[in-house]
Amino acid sequence: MRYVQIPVPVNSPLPKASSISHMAYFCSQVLSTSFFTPKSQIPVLLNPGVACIKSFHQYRFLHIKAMQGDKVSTPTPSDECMVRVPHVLTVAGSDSGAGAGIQADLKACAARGVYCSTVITAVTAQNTVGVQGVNIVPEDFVAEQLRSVLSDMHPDVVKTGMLPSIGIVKTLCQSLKEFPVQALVVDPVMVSTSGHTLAGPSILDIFREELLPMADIATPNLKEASALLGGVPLETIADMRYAAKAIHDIGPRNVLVKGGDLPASLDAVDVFYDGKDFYEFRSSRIMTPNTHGTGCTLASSVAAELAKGSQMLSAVKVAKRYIEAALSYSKNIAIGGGRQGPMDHLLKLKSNVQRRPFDPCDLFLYAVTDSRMNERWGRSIVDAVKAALEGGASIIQLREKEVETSDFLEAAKACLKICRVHGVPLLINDRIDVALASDADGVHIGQSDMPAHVARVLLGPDKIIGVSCKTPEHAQQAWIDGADYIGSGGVYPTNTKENNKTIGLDGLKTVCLSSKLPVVAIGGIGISNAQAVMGLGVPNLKGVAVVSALFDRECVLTETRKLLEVLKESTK
Ligand SMILES: Cc1ncc(COP(=O)(O)OP(=O)(O)O)c(N)n1
Ligand SMILES: Cc1ncsc1CCOP(=O)(O)O
Ligand SMILES: [Mg+2]
Repeated sequence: MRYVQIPVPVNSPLPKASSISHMAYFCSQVLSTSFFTPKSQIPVLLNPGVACIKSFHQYRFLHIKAMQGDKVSTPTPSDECMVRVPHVLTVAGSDSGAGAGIQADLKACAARGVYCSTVITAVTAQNTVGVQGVNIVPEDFVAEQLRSVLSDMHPDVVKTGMLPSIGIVKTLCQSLKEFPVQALVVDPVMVSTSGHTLAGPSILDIFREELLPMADIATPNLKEASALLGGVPLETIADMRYAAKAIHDIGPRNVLVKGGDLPASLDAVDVFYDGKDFYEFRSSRIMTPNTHGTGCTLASSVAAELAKGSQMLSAVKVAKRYIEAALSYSKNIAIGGGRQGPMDHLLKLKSNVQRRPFDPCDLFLYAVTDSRMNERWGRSIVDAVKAALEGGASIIQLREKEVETSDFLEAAKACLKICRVHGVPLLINDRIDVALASDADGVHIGQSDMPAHVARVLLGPDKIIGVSCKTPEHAQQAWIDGADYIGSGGVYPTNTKENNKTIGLDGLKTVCLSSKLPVVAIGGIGISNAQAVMGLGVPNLKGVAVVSALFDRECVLTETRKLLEVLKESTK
Protein backbone atom coordinates (compact mmCIF):
# COMPACT_ATOMS: atom_id res chain seq x y z
CA MET A 1 0.00 0.00 0.00
CA ARG A 2 1.41 3.41 -0.94
CA TYR A 3 0.19 6.94 -0.55
CA VAL A 4 0.12 9.57 -3.25
CA GLN A 5 0.41 13.08 -1.88
CA ILE A 6 -1.42 15.65 -3.89
CA PRO A 7 -0.81 19.30 -3.06
CA VAL A 8 -3.98 21.35 -3.01
CA PRO A 9 -3.76 25.13 -2.54
CA VAL A 10 -5.34 26.09 0.77
CA ASN A 11 -7.86 28.46 -0.72
CA SER A 12 -9.10 26.16 -3.43
CA PRO A 13 -12.15 24.11 -2.81
CA LEU A 14 -11.39 20.41 -2.32
CA PRO A 15 -11.64 18.46 -5.53
CA LYS A 16 -14.62 16.24 -5.89
CA ALA A 17 -13.92 12.52 -5.48
CA SER A 18 -14.54 12.03 -9.19
CA SER A 19 -11.72 14.37 -10.13
CA ILE A 20 -9.26 12.88 -7.68
CA SER A 21 -8.53 9.99 -9.96
CA HIS A 22 -7.57 12.53 -12.59
CA MET A 23 -5.22 14.22 -10.17
CA ALA A 24 -3.75 10.87 -9.21
CA TYR A 25 -3.25 10.21 -12.90
CA PHE A 26 -1.54 13.57 -13.21
CA CYS A 27 0.73 12.85 -10.26
CA SER A 28 1.58 9.43 -11.56
CA GLN A 29 2.70 11.08 -14.78
CA VAL A 30 4.57 13.91 -13.13
CA LEU A 31 6.19 11.78 -10.47
CA SER A 32 6.77 8.88 -12.86
CA THR A 33 5.26 6.50 -10.36
CA SER A 34 3.64 3.34 -11.56
CA PHE A 35 0.50 3.36 -9.51
CA PHE A 36 -2.94 4.69 -10.05
CA THR A 37 -6.04 4.66 -7.95
CA PRO A 38 -9.22 3.37 -9.55
CA LYS A 39 -12.02 5.88 -9.04
CA SER A 40 -14.25 3.63 -7.01
CA GLN A 41 -11.68 2.69 -4.40
CA ILE A 42 -10.30 6.00 -3.27
CA PRO A 43 -10.23 6.47 0.43
CA VAL A 44 -9.41 10.17 0.69
CA LEU A 45 -7.85 11.49 3.79
CA LEU A 46 -7.26 15.17 4.27
CA ASN A 47 -4.36 15.35 6.61
CA PRO A 48 -3.54 18.91 7.63
CA GLY A 49 -0.82 17.73 9.99
CA VAL A 50 1.64 16.40 7.43
CA ALA A 51 5.19 17.62 7.72
CA CYS A 52 5.18 18.99 4.21
CA ILE A 53 2.68 21.66 5.12
CA LYS A 54 5.45 23.67 6.72
CA SER A 55 7.67 23.74 3.70
CA PHE A 56 4.89 24.44 1.22
CA HIS A 57 2.91 26.74 3.43
CA GLN A 58 0.08 27.42 1.03
CA TYR A 59 -0.65 23.80 0.23
CA ARG A 60 -2.34 21.13 2.17
CA PHE A 61 -2.00 17.57 1.01
CA LEU A 62 -4.51 15.01 -0.03
CA HIS A 63 -3.31 11.55 0.84
CA ILE A 64 -4.64 8.94 -1.48
CA LYS A 65 -4.08 5.29 -0.89
CA ALA A 66 -2.89 3.57 -3.98
CA MET A 67 -1.95 0.01 -4.74
CA GLN A 68 1.45 -0.51 -6.27
CA GLY A 69 1.00 -2.18 -9.61
CA ASP A 70 -2.36 -0.55 -10.26
CA LYS A 71 -2.55 0.26 -13.93
CA VAL A 72 -2.07 3.76 -15.25
CA SER A 73 -5.01 4.32 -17.53
CA THR A 74 -4.91 6.96 -20.20
CA PRO A 75 -7.77 9.38 -19.74
CA THR A 76 -10.09 9.95 -22.66
CA PRO A 77 -10.14 13.54 -23.98
CA SER A 78 -13.23 14.38 -21.93
CA ASP A 79 -11.44 12.99 -18.88
CA GLU A 80 -8.42 15.23 -19.20
CA CYS A 81 -7.10 16.36 -15.86
CA MET A 82 -7.10 20.07 -15.19
CA VAL A 83 -3.91 21.43 -13.72
CA ARG A 84 -4.04 24.48 -11.52
CA VAL A 85 -1.21 26.89 -12.32
CA PRO A 86 0.36 29.34 -9.86
CA HIS A 87 -1.35 32.70 -10.21
CA VAL A 88 -0.37 36.26 -9.27
CA LEU A 89 -2.81 39.16 -9.45
CA THR A 90 -1.08 42.49 -9.96
CA VAL A 91 -2.89 45.64 -8.85
CA ALA A 92 -0.92 48.42 -10.50
CA GLY A 93 -0.74 51.14 -13.13
CA SER A 94 -0.28 50.69 -16.86
CA ASP A 95 3.00 52.00 -18.36
CA SER A 96 2.58 52.83 -22.04
CA GLY A 97 6.34 52.37 -22.51
CA ALA A 98 5.91 48.87 -21.06
CA GLY A 99 9.09 48.97 -18.99
CA ALA A 100 7.36 49.10 -15.61
CA GLY A 101 3.91 48.73 -14.06
CA ILE A 102 1.36 46.19 -15.21
CA GLN A 103 3.38 45.41 -18.32
CA ALA A 104 6.53 44.60 -16.31
CA ASP A 105 4.51 42.43 -13.96
CA LEU A 106 2.95 40.47 -16.82
CA LYS A 107 6.33 39.90 -18.44
CA ALA A 108 8.06 38.95 -15.20
CA CYS A 109 5.36 36.46 -14.24
CA ALA A 110 5.34 34.97 -17.73
CA ALA A 111 9.12 34.65 -17.64
CA ARG A 112 8.93 32.98 -14.23
CA GLY A 113 6.24 30.55 -15.42
CA VAL A 114 3.33 31.99 -13.46
CA TYR A 115 -0.09 33.14 -14.64
CA CYS A 116 -0.71 36.85 -14.06
CA SER A 117 -4.07 38.64 -13.95
CA THR A 118 -4.30 42.42 -13.78
CA VAL A 119 -6.30 45.11 -12.01
CA ILE A 120 -5.39 48.48 -13.47
CA THR A 121 -5.42 51.44 -11.08
CA ALA A 122 -4.16 54.13 -13.45
CA VAL A 123 -3.17 54.56 -17.05
CA THR A 124 0.06 56.48 -17.50
CA ALA A 125 1.50 58.03 -20.63
CA GLN A 126 5.21 57.46 -20.28
CA ASN A 127 8.31 56.57 -22.22
CA THR A 128 12.07 56.52 -21.73
CA VAL A 129 12.08 60.30 -21.19
CA GLY A 130 9.57 60.43 -18.35
CA VAL A 131 5.89 60.48 -17.40
CA GLN A 132 3.79 62.73 -19.64
CA GLY A 133 0.39 62.03 -18.09
CA VAL A 134 -1.55 60.03 -15.53
CA ASN A 135 -5.21 59.06 -15.68
CA ILE A 136 -6.51 57.48 -12.48
CA VAL A 137 -9.11 54.74 -12.86
CA PRO A 138 -12.25 55.55 -10.82
CA GLU A 139 -12.27 53.78 -7.47
CA ASP A 140 -15.52 51.90 -8.09
CA PHE A 141 -14.14 50.53 -11.32
CA VAL A 142 -10.99 49.34 -9.56
CA ALA A 143 -13.36 47.64 -7.10
CA GLU A 144 -15.21 46.00 -9.99
CA GLN A 145 -11.99 44.67 -11.52
CA LEU A 146 -10.91 43.31 -8.14
CA ARG A 147 -14.22 41.56 -7.63
CA SER A 148 -14.13 40.05 -11.12
CA VAL A 149 -10.72 38.50 -10.62
CA LEU A 150 -10.77 37.62 -6.91
CA SER A 151 -14.25 36.10 -6.86
CA ASP A 152 -13.66 33.84 -9.82
CA MET A 153 -10.00 33.19 -10.47
CA HIS A 154 -8.67 32.81 -6.91
CA PRO A 155 -5.11 34.11 -7.39
CA ASP A 156 -2.53 32.71 -4.98
CA VAL A 157 -0.72 35.97 -4.43
CA VAL A 158 -1.57 39.64 -4.88
CA LYS A 159 1.19 42.07 -5.76
CA THR A 160 0.57 45.81 -5.59
CA GLY A 161 2.30 48.58 -7.50
CA MET A 162 0.98 52.08 -8.20
CA LEU A 163 -1.98 52.77 -5.88
CA PRO A 164 -2.68 56.41 -6.72
CA SER A 165 -5.46 57.32 -4.27
CA ILE A 166 -6.52 56.68 -0.70
CA GLY A 167 -9.84 55.38 -1.99
CA ILE A 168 -8.12 52.79 -4.19
CA VAL A 169 -5.98 51.56 -1.28
CA LYS A 170 -9.09 51.27 0.91
CA THR A 171 -10.95 49.42 -1.82
CA LEU A 172 -8.06 47.00 -2.21
CA CYS A 173 -7.78 46.31 1.52
CA GLN A 174 -11.53 45.74 1.69
CA SER A 175 -11.43 43.32 -1.26
CA LEU A 176 -8.55 41.38 0.28
CA LYS A 177 -10.50 40.98 3.50
CA GLU A 178 -13.45 39.66 1.53
CA PHE A 179 -11.29 37.40 -0.67
CA PRO A 180 -8.14 36.49 1.27
CA VAL A 181 -5.10 35.33 -0.66
CA GLN A 182 -2.07 33.39 0.47
CA ALA A 183 0.40 36.22 0.26
CA LEU A 184 0.38 39.96 -0.33
CA VAL A 185 3.46 41.63 -1.83
CA VAL A 186 3.42 45.41 -1.48
CA ASP A 187 5.75 47.43 -3.65
CA PRO A 188 5.03 50.90 -2.23
CA VAL A 189 5.42 52.78 -5.50
CA MET A 190 5.48 56.55 -4.94
CA VAL A 191 7.77 58.26 -7.41
CA SER A 192 8.73 57.16 -10.91
CA THR A 193 12.44 56.74 -11.62
CA SER A 194 12.21 59.91 -13.73
CA GLY A 195 10.98 61.79 -10.63
CA HIS A 196 7.23 61.95 -11.37
CA THR A 197 4.91 61.50 -8.38
CA LEU A 198 2.76 58.40 -8.85
CA ALA A 199 1.24 58.36 -5.36
CA GLY A 200 1.53 61.51 -3.24
CA PRO A 201 2.39 61.87 0.45
CA SER A 202 -1.33 61.80 1.31
CA ILE A 203 -1.19 58.07 0.64
CA LEU A 204 1.36 57.38 3.39
CA ASP A 205 -1.09 57.18 6.28
CA ILE A 206 -3.32 54.60 4.64
CA PHE A 207 -0.25 52.61 3.60
CA ARG A 208 0.94 52.58 7.19
CA GLU A 209 -2.44 52.00 8.80
CA GLU A 210 -4.11 49.51 6.48
CA LEU A 211 -2.07 48.11 3.62
CA LEU A 212 1.35 47.42 5.13
CA PRO A 213 -0.03 45.58 8.18
CA MET A 214 -1.68 43.15 5.73
CA ALA A 215 1.50 42.60 3.71
CA ASP A 216 3.67 39.49 3.77
CA ILE A 217 6.49 41.54 2.31
CA ALA A 218 7.05 45.21 1.50
CA THR A 219 9.75 46.11 -1.04
CA PRO A 220 10.49 49.86 -0.76
CA ASN A 221 13.45 51.52 -2.43
CA LEU A 222 15.45 54.03 -0.41
CA LYS A 223 13.20 57.00 -1.26
CA GLU A 224 10.04 55.06 -0.46
CA ALA A 225 11.48 53.67 2.76
CA SER A 226 12.47 57.18 3.80
CA ALA A 227 8.99 58.54 2.97
CA LEU A 228 7.31 55.75 4.96
CA LEU A 229 9.47 56.71 7.95
CA GLY A 230 8.69 60.43 7.81
CA GLY A 231 11.62 61.49 5.65
CA VAL A 232 14.60 60.12 7.57
CA PRO A 233 17.77 60.22 5.46
CA LEU A 234 18.94 56.75 4.42
CA GLU A 235 22.51 56.76 3.21
CA THR A 236 24.29 53.73 4.57
CA ILE A 237 23.69 50.02 4.98
CA ALA A 238 23.25 50.63 8.70
CA ASP A 239 20.48 53.13 7.80
CA MET A 240 18.88 50.49 5.58
CA ARG A 241 18.86 47.99 8.45
CA TYR A 242 17.28 50.61 10.66
CA ALA A 243 14.65 51.30 7.98
CA ALA A 244 13.90 47.60 7.42
CA LYS A 245 13.26 47.14 11.13
CA ALA A 246 11.24 50.34 11.48
CA ILE A 247 9.03 49.43 8.49
CA HIS A 248 8.68 45.92 9.87
CA ASP A 249 7.30 47.52 13.05
CA ILE A 250 4.52 49.05 10.93
CA GLY A 251 3.23 45.58 10.19
CA PRO A 252 4.53 43.70 7.13
CA ARG A 253 5.89 40.24 8.01
CA ASN A 254 9.03 40.83 5.93
CA VAL A 255 10.76 43.88 4.49
CA LEU A 256 13.20 44.19 1.60
CA VAL A 257 14.82 47.64 1.45
CA LYS A 258 16.37 48.03 -1.99
CA GLY A 259 19.66 49.87 -2.05
CA GLY A 260 20.06 50.39 -5.79
CA ASP A 261 20.27 54.16 -5.20
CA LEU A 262 22.65 53.97 -2.27
CA PRO A 263 25.27 56.70 -2.82
CA ALA A 264 28.95 55.79 -3.03
CA SER A 265 28.41 52.06 -3.30
CA LEU A 266 30.08 49.95 -5.96
CA ASP A 267 27.84 47.02 -5.11
CA ALA A 268 24.06 47.00 -5.23
CA VAL A 269 23.02 46.00 -1.72
CA ASP A 270 19.50 45.12 -0.59
CA VAL A 271 18.62 44.48 3.05
CA PHE A 272 16.03 41.86 3.96
CA TYR A 273 14.55 41.61 7.43
CA ASP A 274 12.12 38.91 8.52
CA GLY A 275 11.44 40.20 12.01
CA LYS A 276 14.29 38.18 13.44
CA ASP A 277 17.32 38.20 11.18
CA PHE A 278 18.84 40.58 8.66
CA TYR A 279 20.16 39.35 5.33
CA GLU A 280 22.20 41.39 2.87
CA PHE A 281 21.96 40.63 -0.82
CA ARG A 282 24.96 41.99 -2.68
CA SER A 283 25.58 42.05 -6.38
CA SER A 284 28.01 44.01 -8.49
CA ARG A 285 26.37 47.13 -9.88
CA ILE A 286 25.49 46.72 -13.54
CA MET A 287 26.23 49.92 -15.40
CA THR A 288 23.26 50.43 -17.68
CA PRO A 289 20.65 53.08 -18.39
CA ASN A 290 18.10 50.28 -18.83
CA THR A 291 16.79 50.06 -15.30
CA HIS A 292 13.21 51.17 -15.82
CA GLY A 293 10.90 48.57 -14.32
CA THR A 294 13.44 46.93 -12.02
CA GLY A 295 11.37 47.50 -8.87
CA CYS A 296 8.11 46.21 -10.37
CA THR A 297 9.89 43.21 -11.85
CA LEU A 298 11.58 42.32 -8.56
CA ALA A 299 8.32 42.53 -6.60
CA SER A 300 6.37 40.49 -9.15
CA SER A 301 9.18 37.93 -9.33
CA VAL A 302 8.97 37.56 -5.53
CA ALA A 303 5.19 37.18 -5.89
CA ALA A 304 5.66 34.60 -8.65
CA GLU A 305 8.00 32.50 -6.49
CA LEU A 306 5.58 32.69 -3.56
CA ALA A 307 2.76 31.59 -5.84
CA LYS A 308 4.85 28.56 -6.82
CA GLY A 309 5.22 27.63 -3.16
CA SER A 310 8.58 29.09 -2.13
CA GLN A 311 9.41 30.25 1.35
CA MET A 312 9.86 34.02 1.58
CA LEU A 313 13.65 34.05 1.84
CA SER A 314 14.16 31.78 -1.14
CA ALA A 315 11.54 33.70 -3.12
CA VAL A 316 13.55 36.89 -2.56
CA LYS A 317 16.84 35.16 -3.43
CA VAL A 318 15.51 33.74 -6.69
CA ALA A 319 13.88 37.03 -7.64
CA LYS A 320 17.14 38.89 -7.00
CA ARG A 321 19.04 36.46 -9.20
CA TYR A 322 16.46 36.91 -11.93
CA ILE A 323 16.73 40.70 -11.84
CA GLU A 324 20.52 40.57 -12.01
CA ALA A 325 20.41 38.25 -14.99
CA ALA A 326 17.82 40.39 -16.77
CA LEU A 327 19.70 43.63 -16.06
CA SER A 328 22.98 42.24 -17.23
CA TYR A 329 21.39 40.69 -20.28
CA SER A 330 19.62 43.86 -21.36
CA LYS A 331 22.26 46.37 -20.38
CA ASN A 332 22.96 47.38 -23.98
CA ILE A 333 19.55 47.21 -25.63
CA ALA A 334 18.48 50.49 -27.22
CA ILE A 335 14.79 51.35 -26.93
CA GLY A 336 13.64 54.99 -26.99
CA GLY A 337 15.63 58.21 -26.97
CA GLY A 338 15.39 59.05 -23.27
CA ARG A 339 17.81 58.64 -20.42
CA GLN A 340 16.27 55.52 -18.96
CA GLY A 341 15.37 52.50 -21.05
CA PRO A 342 13.41 49.43 -20.01
CA MET A 343 15.10 46.26 -18.87
CA ASP A 344 14.34 43.10 -20.82
CA HIS A 345 12.37 40.81 -18.57
CA LEU A 346 12.20 37.96 -20.99
CA LEU A 347 15.95 37.56 -21.47
CA LYS A 348 15.49 37.13 -25.17
CA LEU A 349 15.41 40.50 -26.86
CA LYS A 350 19.12 40.94 -27.40
CA SER A 351 19.91 37.51 -28.74
CA ASN A 352 16.90 37.58 -31.04
CA VAL A 353 17.99 40.91 -32.44
CA GLN A 354 21.47 39.63 -33.16
CA ARG A 355 20.56 36.24 -34.56
CA ARG A 356 19.33 36.19 -38.11
CA PRO A 357 16.99 33.37 -39.12
CA PHE A 358 18.46 30.17 -40.54
CA ASP A 359 18.81 30.20 -44.33
CA PRO A 360 19.33 26.80 -46.04
CA CYS A 361 21.93 28.50 -48.28
CA ASP A 362 24.10 28.78 -45.16
CA LEU A 363 24.89 25.08 -45.71
CA PHE A 364 26.83 25.86 -48.93
CA LEU A 365 30.35 25.63 -47.52
CA TYR A 366 30.01 24.06 -44.12
CA ALA A 367 33.31 24.00 -42.19
CA VAL A 368 33.57 21.48 -39.34
CA THR A 369 36.54 21.86 -36.96
CA ASP A 370 38.55 19.01 -35.44
CA SER A 371 40.71 19.48 -32.35
CA ARG A 372 43.22 16.76 -33.29
CA MET A 373 43.86 18.36 -36.68
CA ASN A 374 44.28 21.79 -35.12
CA GLU A 375 46.74 20.35 -32.64
CA ARG A 376 48.65 18.62 -35.41
CA TRP A 377 49.00 21.89 -37.31
CA GLY A 378 49.65 23.93 -34.17
CA ARG A 379 46.69 26.26 -34.42
CA SER A 380 43.95 27.19 -31.96
CA ILE A 381 40.25 26.56 -32.63
CA VAL A 382 39.75 30.30 -32.92
CA ASP A 383 42.54 30.70 -35.51
CA ALA A 384 41.15 27.78 -37.52
CA VAL A 385 37.66 29.30 -37.50
CA LYS A 386 39.00 32.76 -38.43
CA ALA A 387 40.81 31.33 -41.45
CA ALA A 388 37.78 29.34 -42.62
CA LEU A 389 35.57 32.44 -42.32
CA GLU A 390 38.03 34.58 -44.26
CA GLY A 391 38.16 31.87 -46.92
CA GLY A 392 34.37 32.03 -47.35
CA ALA A 393 32.85 29.35 -45.09
CA SER A 394 29.11 29.95 -44.84
CA ILE A 395 28.53 28.06 -41.57
CA ILE A 396 30.87 26.79 -38.84
CA GLN A 397 30.51 23.74 -36.64
CA LEU A 398 32.79 23.24 -33.64
CA ARG A 399 33.32 19.47 -33.48
CA GLU A 400 35.69 19.19 -30.56
CA LYS A 401 35.65 15.68 -29.20
CA GLU A 402 38.74 15.92 -27.00
CA VAL A 403 38.76 19.35 -25.38
CA GLU A 404 37.80 20.01 -21.76
CA THR A 405 34.35 21.51 -21.28
CA SER A 406 35.63 24.83 -19.94
CA ASP A 407 38.05 25.21 -22.89
CA PHE A 408 35.28 24.27 -25.30
CA LEU A 409 33.00 26.94 -23.82
CA GLU A 410 35.67 29.64 -24.00
CA ALA A 411 36.48 28.70 -27.60
CA ALA A 412 32.78 28.73 -28.50
CA LYS A 413 32.32 32.21 -27.05
CA ALA A 414 35.37 33.54 -28.87
CA CYS A 415 34.33 31.91 -32.17
CA LEU A 416 30.80 33.26 -31.79
CA LYS A 417 32.13 36.82 -31.70
CA ILE A 418 34.07 36.30 -34.92
CA CYS A 419 31.18 34.49 -36.61
CA ARG A 420 28.85 37.39 -35.74
CA VAL A 421 31.23 39.80 -37.47
CA HIS A 422 31.03 37.67 -40.63
CA GLY A 423 27.26 37.12 -40.29
CA VAL A 424 27.88 33.36 -40.26
CA PRO A 425 26.06 30.94 -37.91
CA LEU A 426 28.05 28.95 -35.37
CA LEU A 427 26.87 25.45 -34.43
CA ILE A 428 28.18 23.17 -31.69
CA ASN A 429 28.56 19.45 -32.34
CA ASP A 430 26.94 17.12 -29.77
CA ARG A 431 27.05 19.48 -26.77
CA ILE A 432 23.70 21.15 -26.08
CA ASP A 433 25.12 22.47 -22.79
CA VAL A 434 27.97 24.28 -24.54
CA ALA A 435 25.56 25.65 -27.16
CA LEU A 436 23.30 27.01 -24.42
CA ALA A 437 26.10 28.41 -22.31
CA SER A 438 27.80 30.15 -25.22
CA ASP A 439 24.52 31.24 -26.84
CA ALA A 440 25.72 29.71 -30.11
CA ASP A 441 23.29 29.64 -33.01
CA GLY A 442 22.53 25.96 -32.69
CA VAL A 443 23.76 22.38 -32.57
CA HIS A 444 24.48 19.41 -34.78
CA ILE A 445 23.48 16.07 -33.31
CA GLY A 446 23.69 12.48 -34.49
CA GLN A 447 21.45 9.46 -34.12
CA SER A 448 23.02 8.47 -30.81
CA ASP A 449 23.29 11.98 -29.35
CA MET A 450 20.59 13.90 -27.47
CA PRO A 451 17.31 13.16 -29.32
CA ALA A 452 16.43 16.08 -31.58
CA HIS A 453 12.97 16.61 -30.07
CA VAL A 454 14.56 16.93 -26.62
CA ALA A 455 17.22 19.27 -27.99
CA ARG A 456 14.44 21.39 -29.48
CA VAL A 457 12.74 21.71 -26.09
CA LEU A 458 16.03 22.62 -24.43
CA LEU A 459 17.13 25.09 -27.09
CA GLY A 460 13.79 26.72 -27.83
CA PRO A 461 12.19 27.49 -31.16
CA ASP A 462 14.84 29.80 -32.63
CA LYS A 463 18.08 27.86 -32.52
CA ILE A 464 19.31 25.84 -35.46
CA ILE A 465 19.27 22.06 -35.09
CA GLY A 466 20.95 19.77 -37.60
CA VAL A 467 20.61 15.98 -37.43
CA SER A 468 22.79 13.30 -39.04
CA CYS A 469 20.71 10.99 -41.25
CA LYS A 470 21.74 7.95 -43.24
CA THR A 471 18.25 6.73 -44.21
CA PRO A 472 14.86 8.10 -45.31
CA GLU A 473 13.46 7.02 -41.91
CA HIS A 474 16.04 9.14 -40.12
CA ALA A 475 15.18 12.07 -42.37
CA GLN A 476 11.46 11.72 -41.71
CA GLN A 477 12.06 11.59 -37.95
CA ALA A 478 14.33 14.64 -38.08
CA TRP A 479 11.50 16.59 -39.69
CA ILE A 480 9.01 15.42 -37.05
CA ASP A 481 11.45 16.29 -34.27
CA GLY A 482 11.79 19.89 -35.38
CA ALA A 483 15.23 19.86 -37.03
CA ASP A 484 16.22 22.65 -39.44
CA TYR A 485 18.50 20.65 -41.73
CA ILE A 486 20.03 17.21 -42.01
CA GLY A 487 23.63 16.16 -42.56
CA SER A 488 23.90 13.04 -44.66
CA GLY A 489 26.90 10.77 -45.08
CA GLY A 490 29.55 9.58 -45.04
CA VAL A 491 29.24 9.99 -48.73
CA TYR A 492 32.82 8.80 -49.29
CA PRO A 493 35.14 6.86 -46.96
CA THR A 494 36.77 9.04 -44.32
CA ASN A 495 39.45 8.74 -41.66
CA THR A 496 37.95 11.56 -39.61
CA LYS A 497 35.14 9.51 -38.10
CA GLU A 498 35.71 5.94 -37.05
CA ASN A 499 33.30 3.11 -37.88
CA ASN A 500 31.23 5.33 -40.08
CA LYS A 501 29.21 3.55 -42.73
CA THR A 502 29.63 5.00 -46.21
CA ILE A 503 26.33 5.62 -48.03
CA GLY A 504 27.75 6.74 -51.38
CA LEU A 505 26.19 9.18 -53.82
CA ASP A 506 23.19 6.86 -54.28
CA GLY A 507 22.52 6.75 -50.54
CA LEU A 508 22.83 10.54 -50.37
CA LYS A 509 20.37 10.95 -53.26
CA THR A 510 17.85 8.61 -51.61
CA VAL A 511 18.02 10.56 -48.34
CA CYS A 512 17.71 13.91 -50.15
CA LEU A 513 14.68 12.79 -52.13
CA SER A 514 12.90 11.60 -48.99
CA SER A 515 13.77 14.68 -46.92
CA LYS A 516 11.53 17.68 -46.42
CA LEU A 517 14.54 19.44 -44.89
CA PRO A 518 17.57 20.93 -46.62
CA VAL A 519 20.55 18.57 -46.74
CA VAL A 520 24.30 19.02 -46.43
CA ALA A 521 26.51 16.15 -47.60
CA ILE A 522 29.42 15.02 -45.42
CA GLY A 523 32.22 12.47 -45.42
CA GLY A 524 35.39 12.38 -47.52
CA ILE A 525 34.41 15.47 -49.48
CA GLY A 526 37.03 17.93 -50.81
CA ILE A 527 38.12 19.85 -53.88
CA SER A 528 38.41 16.70 -56.01
CA ASN A 529 34.85 15.44 -55.55
CA ALA A 530 32.69 18.38 -54.37
CA GLN A 531 31.47 18.96 -57.91
CA ALA A 532 30.32 15.34 -58.25
CA VAL A 533 28.35 15.66 -55.02
CA MET A 534 26.66 18.93 -55.96
CA GLY A 535 26.15 17.52 -59.46
CA LEU A 536 23.55 15.10 -58.07
CA GLY A 537 21.14 17.88 -58.93
CA VAL A 538 18.60 17.40 -56.13
CA PRO A 539 17.19 20.77 -55.16
CA ASN A 540 17.36 20.32 -51.38
CA LEU A 541 21.06 19.36 -51.40
CA LYS A 542 22.40 22.75 -50.36
CA GLY A 543 26.10 22.20 -49.78
CA VAL A 544 28.99 20.16 -48.45
CA ALA A 545 30.33 19.76 -44.91
CA VAL A 546 34.06 19.33 -44.75
CA VAL A 547 36.59 18.57 -42.03
CA SER A 548 39.97 17.27 -43.21
CA ALA A 549 39.94 18.92 -46.64
CA LEU A 550 40.04 22.28 -44.83
CA PHE A 551 41.57 21.67 -41.42
CA ASP A 552 44.06 18.84 -42.05
CA ARG A 553 45.94 21.17 -44.38
CA GLU A 554 48.73 23.68 -43.93
CA CYS A 555 46.69 26.73 -44.95
CA VAL A 556 43.02 26.68 -44.01
CA LEU A 557 42.38 30.01 -45.71
CA THR A 558 43.72 28.85 -49.10
CA GLU A 559 41.90 25.50 -48.98
CA THR A 560 38.59 27.15 -48.06
CA ARG A 561 38.95 29.66 -50.91
CA LYS A 562 39.71 26.87 -53.38
CA LEU A 563 36.75 24.79 -52.25
CA LEU A 564 34.48 27.82 -52.49
CA GLU A 565 35.52 28.33 -56.12
CA VAL A 566 34.79 24.66 -56.91
CA LEU A 567 31.36 24.89 -55.30
CA LYS A 568 30.54 28.10 -57.15
CA GLU A 569 31.54 26.42 -60.43
CA SER A 570 29.25 23.49 -59.65
CA THR A 571 26.21 25.76 -59.39
CA LYS A 572 26.80 27.53 -62.70
C1 LIG B 1 26.92 18.48 -40.91
C2 LIG B 1 27.19 17.27 -40.13
N1 LIG B 1 26.66 16.12 -40.51
C3 LIG B 1 26.92 14.99 -39.82
C4 LIG B 1 27.71 15.02 -38.70
C5 LIG B 1 27.98 13.80 -37.87
O1 LIG B 1 27.33 13.91 -36.60
P1 LIG B 1 27.26 12.59 -35.68
O2 LIG B 1 26.60 11.55 -36.47
O3 LIG B 1 26.65 12.93 -34.41
O4 LIG B 1 28.78 12.24 -35.48
P2 LIG B 1 29.86 13.14 -34.76
O5 LIG B 1 30.19 14.30 -35.65
O6 LIG B 1 29.31 13.62 -33.47
O7 LIG B 1 31.01 12.24 -34.57
C6 LIG B 1 28.26 16.24 -38.35
N2 LIG B 1 29.05 16.37 -37.27
N3 LIG B 1 27.98 17.35 -39.06
C1 LIG C 1 31.61 13.88 -38.83
C2 LIG C 1 31.28 12.97 -39.94
N1 LIG C 1 30.07 12.43 -40.05
C3 LIG C 1 29.93 11.65 -41.09
S1 LIG C 1 31.38 11.56 -41.95
C4 LIG C 1 32.14 12.62 -40.90
C5 LIG C 1 33.54 13.04 -41.03
C6 LIG C 1 33.78 13.99 -42.15
O1 LIG C 1 35.11 14.38 -42.14
P1 LIG C 1 35.93 14.57 -43.47
O2 LIG C 1 35.38 15.77 -44.15
O3 LIG C 1 37.35 14.79 -42.99
O4 LIG C 1 35.79 13.30 -44.25
MG1 LIG D 1 27.40 13.55 -32.65
